[in-house]
Amino acid sequence: MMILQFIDGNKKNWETHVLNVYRLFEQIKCLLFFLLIHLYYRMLYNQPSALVGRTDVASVTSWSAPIIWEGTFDSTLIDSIYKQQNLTIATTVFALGKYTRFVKDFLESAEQHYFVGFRVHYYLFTDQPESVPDVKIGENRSLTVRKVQSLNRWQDISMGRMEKLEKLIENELASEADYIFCLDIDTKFYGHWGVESLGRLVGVIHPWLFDTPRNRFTYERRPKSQAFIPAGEGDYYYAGAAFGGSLEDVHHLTKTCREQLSIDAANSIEAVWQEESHLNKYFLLNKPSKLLSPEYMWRDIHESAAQIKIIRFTNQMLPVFSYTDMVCPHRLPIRHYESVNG
Ligand SMILES: CC(=O)N[C@H]1[C@@H](OP(=O)(O)OP(=O)(O)OC[C@H]2O[C@@H](n3ccc(=O)[nH]c3=O)[C@H](O)[C@@H]2O)O[C@H](CO)[C@H](O)[C@@H]1O
Ligand SMILES: [Mn+2]
Repeated sequence: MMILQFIDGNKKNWETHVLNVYRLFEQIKCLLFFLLIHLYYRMLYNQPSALVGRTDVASVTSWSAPIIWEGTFDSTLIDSIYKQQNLTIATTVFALGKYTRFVKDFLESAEQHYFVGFRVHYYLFTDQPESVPDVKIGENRSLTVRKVQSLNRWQDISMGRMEKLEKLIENELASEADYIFCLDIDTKFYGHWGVESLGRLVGVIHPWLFDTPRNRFTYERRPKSQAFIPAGEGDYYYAGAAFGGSLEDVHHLTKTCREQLSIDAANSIEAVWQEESHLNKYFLLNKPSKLLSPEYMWRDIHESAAQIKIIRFTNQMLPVFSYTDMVCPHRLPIRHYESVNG
């Protein structure tokens, strides 16, 4: 009898003990849960400094527009600000002729790095919709393929983009998107490209000319062209391969460039770097509200420069291409400029 009571008593103690441990676990679980909720809503980030920042590059223009480099923004903070706005970013690319072979890498890498966690609507213009590869596009993201007419000259393809973009914004995007980025397709993402890049009017500093004096920029130097910028003028040399902003501002940009391109065509002149020359003229007269450093349009994944701490988006050179009249694309206009200007 004594033994049975003893066992019974021990069992009771043991049960109470298990119950206590269980309650403790429950309490810890609750605590962790509230801690996580608290951390989530009271997002933690480093204190922004009024004194410390990048010292090897300029992070603001002389008209007070930010220039975005690695180390000038905090992704956690900026993402949380834009998350509340439920934005859609329209993103346009063109792939005609041989350039369809770039589509797979572009889309797959964009899905990994470009506006991850945000709503993106890709618009792909191509003369071969049947050749568009089956790329898995994430939730809240979509791809629209548009068939366009084939063109023989790469210059016409490149310049023709302005009109197509103008019409797309005009006819379709108003209720569809908040921002738009217009990108080259012979490119690939290797690093984060997010909401830090959003702004009213956004230009990217050209990767070959970010440390060059403006008199050596490959602006159009012939006064006959609407893209003409005389020596002694200009701010930066912007890449034609990436620009963006609000629908209204990019609509105005594409409309103006399309008009200037057709005035040039009527006067039988083609600017040295086609629509890129006109884009540079536009940005001289209409200052971008935000500039992206060449991290956002780099030369090639194998190229480096001291100021480039991260390659986010880069040109893709494929050996299968013969660049016939495009050999040394960046030096050609410099030679042209020197020969035109003695
Ligand atoms: C880094 C940069 O700023 N690049 C610019 C530069 O050379 P790029 O060498 O980058 O020009 P490019 O050959 O990539 O042509 C521009 C874009 O046109 C499209 N395309 C071109 C040819 C073709 O057969 N099929 C096709 O689809 C494609 O989307 C391509 O990405 O100069 C061009 C001059 O006009 C453009 O201004 C480019 O944006
Ligand atoms: Mn390109």
